[in-house]
Order: sequence, then C-alpha cells, then structure tokens
Amino acid sequence: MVSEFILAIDQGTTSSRAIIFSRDGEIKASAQREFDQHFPADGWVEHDPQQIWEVTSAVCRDCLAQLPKGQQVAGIGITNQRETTLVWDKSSGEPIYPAIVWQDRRTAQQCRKLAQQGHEALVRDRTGLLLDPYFSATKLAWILDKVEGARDRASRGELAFGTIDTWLIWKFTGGKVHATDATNAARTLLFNIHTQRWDEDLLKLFDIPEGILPDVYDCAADFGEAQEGLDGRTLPIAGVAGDQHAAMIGQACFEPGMIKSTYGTGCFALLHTGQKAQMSDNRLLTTLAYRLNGEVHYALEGSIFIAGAAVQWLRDKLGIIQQASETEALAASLDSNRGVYLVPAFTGLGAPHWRPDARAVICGLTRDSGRAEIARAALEAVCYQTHDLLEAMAKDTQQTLTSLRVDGGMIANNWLLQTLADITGMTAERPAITETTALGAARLAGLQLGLFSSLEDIAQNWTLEAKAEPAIEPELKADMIKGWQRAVERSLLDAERSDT
Ligand SMILES: Nc1ncnc2c1ncn2[C@@H]1O[C@H](COP(=O)(O)OP(=O)(O)O)[C@@H](O)[C@H]1O
Ligand SMILES: O=P(O)(O)OC[C@H](O)CO
Repeated sequence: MVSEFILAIDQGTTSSRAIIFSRDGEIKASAQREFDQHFPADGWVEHDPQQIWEVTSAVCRDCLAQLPKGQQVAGIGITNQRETTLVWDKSSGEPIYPAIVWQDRRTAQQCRKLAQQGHEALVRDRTGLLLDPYFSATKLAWILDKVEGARDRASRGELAFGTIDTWLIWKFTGGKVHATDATNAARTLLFNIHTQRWDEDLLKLFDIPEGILPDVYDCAADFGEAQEGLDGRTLPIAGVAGDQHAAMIGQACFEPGMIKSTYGTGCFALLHTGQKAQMSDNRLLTTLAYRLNGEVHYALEGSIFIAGAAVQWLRDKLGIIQQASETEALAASLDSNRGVYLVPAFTGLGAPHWRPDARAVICGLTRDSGRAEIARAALEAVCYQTHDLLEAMAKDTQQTLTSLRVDGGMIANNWLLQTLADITGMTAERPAITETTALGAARLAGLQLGLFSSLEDIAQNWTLEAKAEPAIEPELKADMIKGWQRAVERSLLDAERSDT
C-alpha cells in the first residue's frame, strides 16, 4: 500500500522545519533548527547556503527517525523563504557567494536608478512586481558583477542561480536537477507571469544570462529523487512552492475572494483573484497563488517586512519581555493604546508604501508610558498594516472582503486575533493546523503522488479552530487608524529627508 505520509520541509528565514503529515493533516513527527543570520553591512542580510543545506537535511533526518518502525513516507514537499538569491558552481556544487536574503537592501540604489530610467512599467507589466531590492534580479546581478570572474563563468554555462527551493532540490538530487516552481520563479523579477516563461527583455534589462536560470515546473510535479542527506533513503520531491503560496494551499484558499494572511517574521496577505492576472493600482503585487496542471491561479499580495520581528525586537533589543507570548497579557492589561504607536519600519516599509529608506518610529510617549504601551503598539502595528493591505485589495478588486484566514507563529496570540478582526472589520479565522505553510507543501506533494484527487478533496480537510468577529466602536477604530496614519507619515518623513 502507498504510504499516506508526506515529509514537508519549510525552509524559513530564521529556521528550517520538517514535519511529517498524515493525509488528514495530523502531525506525525517534527523537527526544527535555527541557523545563523549574517549582517555584514548596514541593510545587508546573508545566509550561508551550506549551513542551510546542513540544517535542512538534518531536520529531515530527525523527523524520519521519529517515525515508528515500518512506517514510510511517500514523498517530499518543499516550501521556502522566497526571493533569497544564490549562485553556485555546477561542477563543484560550491556557492560562489553567500545567499543574499530577501530582506537585504544593498541594491536599493540600482532599483532607484532603473526606476528613474523609466523601466518600472515594463517590470510591472511582465512580472506584477515593483522595482524593489526585495526581489531576486538585482541581487543576482550584484553577485555576477561583484564576484571576480562570475560573469565569464556564467556565460560559459558553469554557474547555476537558484532561490532556496532550487538549491535544496539540487543538493537533495546530488546535482541532477536544476529546477524551481512557478511561484518561486514569479518572485525573481525575471519571470513573465502571463506567458509563464523567463522574459528575454527582463533578462536584458537586468543583464542576466539565460543559461544560469533553472527550469520552471508546476507546484505539484516531478522534481526528481532526493537521494542525498536522508541516511540512504530515496524519496521523490513532488511538491514545491514559495512559503506564502504554500500557505494559500494549506489554508485551502482556492476560490476568488479568499484571503490568507500569515504572521511570522513578516506578514504576507494574499487574495485569490482567479485565473486572470489582476494588476494593482494601489501598489500591491500581482503574483501567482499557485500553478497546477499548467493552469495558473493569480493572487494580489501585500507584503509587510516586520510583524513578529517587532516582538523579537522587544525581547532581544529592548529586553522588555522574555517571551513573545507575554505581549498578549501586556496588551490586554491596558484599556486603550493611550496614544502610543510603533511603526516597525526597521528595514523600510513594504506594501503599499515601498520605501526601503523609511525607518521605525515610536510616538505618543508620555512619562506614564511603559512596556505595556510599547508591546501593545507592536501588536497593533500588525493590525493597522493588515488593514492598509486589505483596503488596497478591496479598492483593486472593487470587492467587499469579509473574512480572512490567518496563520503563523504570532496568531497563537488571542488578543492579536481579536484586534485584527476589530481593525480590519473582517472575521479572522484561525484553522486547527496553523502550520499552514508546511501543510501546503505536503498537500502539493500529496496531490502529485495521488493522495488527493483534487483541490476540493484538500479543501474538505481544512477545519476552523477559532474565529474573532469585529466588536469595536466605529469611532474608536477611526481614531486609532488616524493615529496610525500620522505615525506612518513621521516614518516616511525620514525617508523623504534621505532623498534630498
Ligand atoms: N504569542 C505570541 N504573540 C506575539 N508574537 C508571537 C507569539 N508567538 C510567536 N510570536 C512571534 O511570531 C514569530 C514566529 O512565527 P513563525 O511563524 O515561526 O515565523 P517564521 O516562520 O517567519 O520564522 C516570531 O517573530 C515571534 O516573535
Ligand atoms: O521565512 P518567512 O516566513 O519569514 O517568509 C519570507 C517570505 O517568503 C519573503 O518573501
């Protein structure tokens, strides 16, 4: 009998996780390991690709070792931090430079220059994205330009580019497969989301040789046999998607109008918009929800760079909490925010502002303000930012959006769940399994391996654990949003100053 278990790998920004799911979503085994973050210069963030491979293959082994004797895994699903860029030598398998992480801002000036030269419309039309250092293309060009001899080696076909999924597939298959899936490709600034091909004009614009790029497959496909790093086992890699797209699958957002919002290090809200790419007039991204059987489903995405990371900052830099979960009681201990706002623009502001140079502000402090006000402001900031994204989505689609499926580490916080509902005016729904990203990767592999017959089959497995309905006085909500907007203006003031 075919095994009903799938090994899902969630390679995130700060840790790698592996989870073995049964067909009905039960977690049979799990393992997680953190890895090092490198900040070699202001605004730079790097990872060591070899360490990512070691940590990721180790959590897979840890997980497989937890399975009772005689139980087997049918295959692997991979989901990953997106946009993070790496280049390696095809014959030695050695990376030629550390992975440049999605948060890295080193190519901000290059993006500004390309925008000033009038290229933003082309980029937007073809990719649905913006000229921002967040995406892969300028990071890849930077590596090719700065690493001695890299351009020559690339033109001789000696180098391979990949996002983290591609790197892991390469490593697991012992260098046999150089491939990615359409959702990851769609975050590079090089992939045409309409034709579903690497775009010649964009390759020219960013000066990227086509030979360096991976093949692009559906999210459920044959990505090769994983033979390395698994203690002698061989398992098919059958599903791949960028983490936010995998969460769409894990949250069963398969119909136009359905939204998922994930609250981890950052926050990423995706609205399913159907099979036609919906472009945004409000500075949201147009991206893929998923691609299955060659059929593309699109999404509008709002990306917030700092969500749970602000809570980590309270813990690690301010030292006002010892554990993230303490923020719940602190926020609830106050009857209002007392006029204190935190705009967590530590690495600039993402959607809908797209200002890499904005910086964080805390405002409204009085002598009476303390850790509770600041902790509450950090949680409220996530809600206001979600509100801004949902408002932009409603404008773009001219739809009234009524509910949102939430997940991610932060969403265990019940105060946050209620405040999200209050500030967004929508029902916030938390599923029974909040590991939706890993679950989505498992579902994709399950689809490919015949454990599920269709998306409807997957949707039947989604179950609600808790929900919050909006319950705030409208005047109070309006005041809070006004206070937030004033705080954002202050944060943007710093960005404007750096323009002059
Ligand atoms: N109860 C909580 N309240 C608020 N924030 C939390 C809580 N639990 C975890 N977090 C935050 O959520 C984040 C971890 O979520 P996770 O989904 O694991 O993130 P990622 O996948 O991006 O590493 C951390 O930034 C942490 O500070
Ligand atoms: O690793 P996460 O969960 O912070 O997600 C990162 C995103 O994919 C970046 O686009």
